[in-house]
Amino acid sequence: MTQKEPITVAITGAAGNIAYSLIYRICTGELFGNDQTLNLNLIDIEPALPILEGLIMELEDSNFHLINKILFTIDPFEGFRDADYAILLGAFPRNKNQTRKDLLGKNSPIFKIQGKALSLVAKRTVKVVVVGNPVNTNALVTAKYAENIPKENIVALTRLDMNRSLSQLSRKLTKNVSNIKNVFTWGNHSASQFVDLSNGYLLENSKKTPLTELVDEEWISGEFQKINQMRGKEVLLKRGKSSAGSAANAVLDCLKSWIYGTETYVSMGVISDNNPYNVPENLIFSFPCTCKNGTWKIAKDLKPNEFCKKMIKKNVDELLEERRIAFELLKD
Ligand SMILES: NC(=O)c1ccc[n+]([C@@H]2O[C@H](COP(=O)([O-])OP(=O)(O)OC[C@H]3O[C@@H](n4cnc5c(N)ncnc54)[C@H](O)[C@@H]3O)[C@@H](O)[C@H]2O)c1
Ligand SMILES: O=C(O)C[C@H](O)C(=O)O
Repeated sequence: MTQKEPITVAITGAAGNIAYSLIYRICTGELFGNDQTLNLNLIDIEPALPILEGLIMELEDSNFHLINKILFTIDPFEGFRDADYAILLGAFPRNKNQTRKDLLGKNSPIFKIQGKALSLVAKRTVKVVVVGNPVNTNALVTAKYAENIPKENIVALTRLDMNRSLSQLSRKLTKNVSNIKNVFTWGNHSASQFVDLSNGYLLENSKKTPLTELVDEEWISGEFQKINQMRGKEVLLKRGKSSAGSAANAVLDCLKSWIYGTETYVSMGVISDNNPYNVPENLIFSFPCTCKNGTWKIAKDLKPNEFCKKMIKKNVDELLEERRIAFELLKD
């Protein structure tokens, strides 16, 4: 097979938990194809350098034929140079007594610098997936400081929330997850998020059955929402560390949708400008999106019910507050 010219994939937090799962899967060609060679730019901070060096030794020992070059650095201005893709994992996770919002003080300055670095040295077409928490506001901070990069190129990972809700539905209905379509989350990657089933359906033998006919309303608005809202915390309590394999998996799902397109709605945390759901501009908000030719669009034709509108408002208020805190903290 002829190999394509290398693309540059920059990954921050490369010595961390999520990266350890994500990088291997990228190196197998799962995301960009078995003929796409890769320049991997791995970025972390000074104390993590020995771990990063160990990771690179392991990557070497895995003999991935797609790797053209690996660079490791603690300098984002070096690490993001000419990046086609940037996956921003580098941030501190919460402990079991914290909410994701409690991480703003420690994590949002990281995304200010990385936004500036992306703006200066990455390709203008770079696709950026922000993962570090609180992810919506960190993505907004990145977009604010990445002045040369279109805001549409910067997305927050809310796909894990959607994936979790699909998994719960699959178990409830005892149906394969691939038959459940058009389920997505609105708002913040936090305990306020809201899973919307009103457009969801089960696809079997070309027949679409609305999910609202298959699961009772009380479960949908009660237990189901709570499980999804608290899932990250539950994993953290059991593992003593936050989700990593499922987070890496969701990053891949998000990028596959963005690059190769979608047939149904998927959750993406995107810039709220010009949305039809009365979410104020200049927030990164999880919307139902469709993707085509490497671009995403917010689904325009949905009619959220009164409960959903109330939950959208709750998420808006929370994100306005996060934005206020972050921008105040970072002001020059
Ligand atoms: N959005 C989501 O769905 C989702 C899911 C899981 C985890 N997360 C978040 O992702 C982040 C990473 O999680 P993890 O489990 O990999 O954490 P981790 O602590 O295992 O790894 C984070 C890595 O980031 C590095 N880092 C810290 N500051 C950095 C900087 N300025 N530049 C580059 N690297 C830096 C650390 O040294 C560490 O190696 C956390 O904030 C976590 O809360 C988000
Ligand atoms: O919950 C966390 O702190 C990590 C991550 O955001 C998750 O949802 O698993």
